[in-house]
Amino acid sequence: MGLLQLLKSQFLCHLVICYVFLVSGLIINLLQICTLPLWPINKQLARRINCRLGYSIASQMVFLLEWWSGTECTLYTEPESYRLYGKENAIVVLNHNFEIDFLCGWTFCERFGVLGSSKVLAKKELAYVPLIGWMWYFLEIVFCKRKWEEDRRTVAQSLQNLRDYPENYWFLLHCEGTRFTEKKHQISMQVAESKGLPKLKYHLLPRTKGFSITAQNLRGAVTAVYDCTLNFRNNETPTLLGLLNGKKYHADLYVRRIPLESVPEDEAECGAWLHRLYQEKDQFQVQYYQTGRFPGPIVSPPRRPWTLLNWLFWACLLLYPLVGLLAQLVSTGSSTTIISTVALCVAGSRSGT
Ligand SMILES: CC/C=C\C/C=C\C/C=C\C/C=C\C/C=C\C/C=C\CCC(=O)SCCNC(=O)CCNC(=O)[C@H](O)C(C)(C)COP(=O)(O)OP(=O)(O)OC[C@H]1O[C@@H](n2cnc3c(N)ncnc32)[C@H](O)[C@@H]1OP(=O)(O)O
Ligand SMILES: CCCCCCCCCCCCCCCC(=O)OC[C@@H](O)COP(=O)(O)O
Repeated sequence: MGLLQLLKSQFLCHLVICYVFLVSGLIINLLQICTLPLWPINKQLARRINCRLGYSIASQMVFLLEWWSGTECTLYTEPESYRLYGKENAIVVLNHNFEIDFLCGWTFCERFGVLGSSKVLAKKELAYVPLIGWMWYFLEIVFCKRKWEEDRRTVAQSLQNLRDYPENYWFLLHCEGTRFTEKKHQISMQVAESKGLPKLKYHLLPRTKGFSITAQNLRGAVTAVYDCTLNFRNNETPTLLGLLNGKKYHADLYVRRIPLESVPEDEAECGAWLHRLYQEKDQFQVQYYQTGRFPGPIVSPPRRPWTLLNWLFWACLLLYPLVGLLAQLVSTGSSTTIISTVALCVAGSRSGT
């Protein structure tokens, strides 16, 4: 293990990263609250400010993936579609298999300049996650209870609010509605059978209502559907803890751009269209497992320095008082205090390994 890799696996480093994330997140959430009086006066300006503030939180997690762990993100897509990424609003349909799939999504958002404004149809419980959930409130994220009788009205209303959003955004939908497990797969294939639909090998049966209502409410504001299929090389099973330990993963993302006009407007036809899309996605996964790659050329966007700079900014700002405190301890503390502080740090470091 190299020196840098050893450093990345140290619990103290993890503490520092989490401390910076927590404290900066709280400060940013507070700043977001301060924008509340601006909303009735200049809503578009308040939205733009919140995009920047949201970026400053989300990009710390992207920093963890692309700079700390050095995870490689490879994009398979057509060059003519590539040119439009980040320059239009889009609905993103993504498979839901990995703990960090949302973070890979965020990483691509970052590389195409839409991280601060990215949206998702998320389960309501996530609204209460400290920092991220609170940040999402100000970013007008759409939440669902997964109870259609209630979601039908609330989701439609939240989507309507996004029609005049002042920044380009990608609206993410995990149409499978939950993360893939073998058990969920078996159940959903029974549902597929009962509906006379072909079985899927690598996906759960998609829930169609969320997609239909999104396409219906964002038509005219959004120009395309990005059909995204994500996988990791060599059967890697990436985790957030792995990233924190500096483990490098290799993500492959296949993206097809489909103009929204080619998605049927009728709800039933739109649902059937989505089922066909998932059958195609399943074939891409079959190909990936056979050949180790997706179809189409590779046009990977490079990582940008902003997530690193944002993290360094917060780290300098928030570690400065801590370092000052330690220096004071060394200069004025008794040898017993110094020895017990060092012992505490070493013990903390060991318990994390
Ligand atoms: C260039 C690069 C491009 C892109 C890069 C990629 C991505 C970046 C983009 C953006 C990033 C932005 C943010 C990312 C950050 C964080 C995201 C993190 C997490 C979010 C994850 C979640 O929260 S997922 C969970 C919530 N979301 C969803 O559930 C969405 C999907 N669900 C739906 O759409 C649902 O329809 C619903 C929620 C709207 C309503 O659900 P409900 O259950 O009430 O109704 P349904 O219609 O779905 O259910 C009844 C019908 O379903 C049939 N049924 C029953 N059992 C099953 C089963 N097991 N499987 C499938 N179907 C089933 C049942 O028979 C009913 O059928 P009917 O025919 O009678 O309707
Ligand atoms: C840089 C510092 C790192 C600190 C780590 C902070 C961790 C914050 C985590 C925020 C996670 C937000 C996204 C979670 C995605 C998610 O939870 O998806 C689950 C759902 O699809 C399916 O849920 P279910 O059907 O109920 O299993």
